[in-house]
Amino acid sequence: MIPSTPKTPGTDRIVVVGAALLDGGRLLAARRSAPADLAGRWELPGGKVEPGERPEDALVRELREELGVDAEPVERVPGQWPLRTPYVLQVWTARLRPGSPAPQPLEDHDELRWLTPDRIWEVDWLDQDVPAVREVADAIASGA
Ligand SMILES: Nc1nc2c([nH]c(=O)n2[C@H]2C[C@H](O)[C@@H](COP(=O)(O)OP(=O)(O)OP(=O)(O)O)O2)c(=O)[nH]1
Repeated sequence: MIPSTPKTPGTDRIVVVGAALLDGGRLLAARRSAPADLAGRWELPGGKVEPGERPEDALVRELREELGVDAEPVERVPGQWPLRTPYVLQVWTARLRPGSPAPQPLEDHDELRWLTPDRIWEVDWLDQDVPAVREVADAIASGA
């Protein structure tokens, strides 16, 4: 039997993957419809990585479930941002595969918007997403 690893309180974290879905230099922002404390605020679509799942696979799965698209991760945006304990946000740039349906707000969102770089700050991002979106904006500016 494998001895169980002692757990240090506060070290368990669950990764939430967020997609910086890019198309023609525009970034997709999604407005949450639930839960009440997040509803109306904008985020990067995505969700929780399941046990044993690779973050990139979680990203593709979540984008299919939430937006109905066929997407592929491109690269990790450097950094990791704390959300409500025990969640941390990791972000990948992503793109639609050829032939993918256009994104639709199927689950968790009630509006989607493609933002040109000059409009990225026109939506009310979740407070905890702002540092991540700043990194994404830098990545777009440097040619992502
Ligand atoms: N997807 C996503 N979730 C975020 C962001 N910022 C942020 O605080 N969150 C929070 C909201 C939720 O508490 C958690 C992710 O939950 P979720 O509801 O999107 O994930 P999920 O689809 O796997 O959820 P579930 O209903 O299966 O539990 O992280 C973000 O930019 N994208």
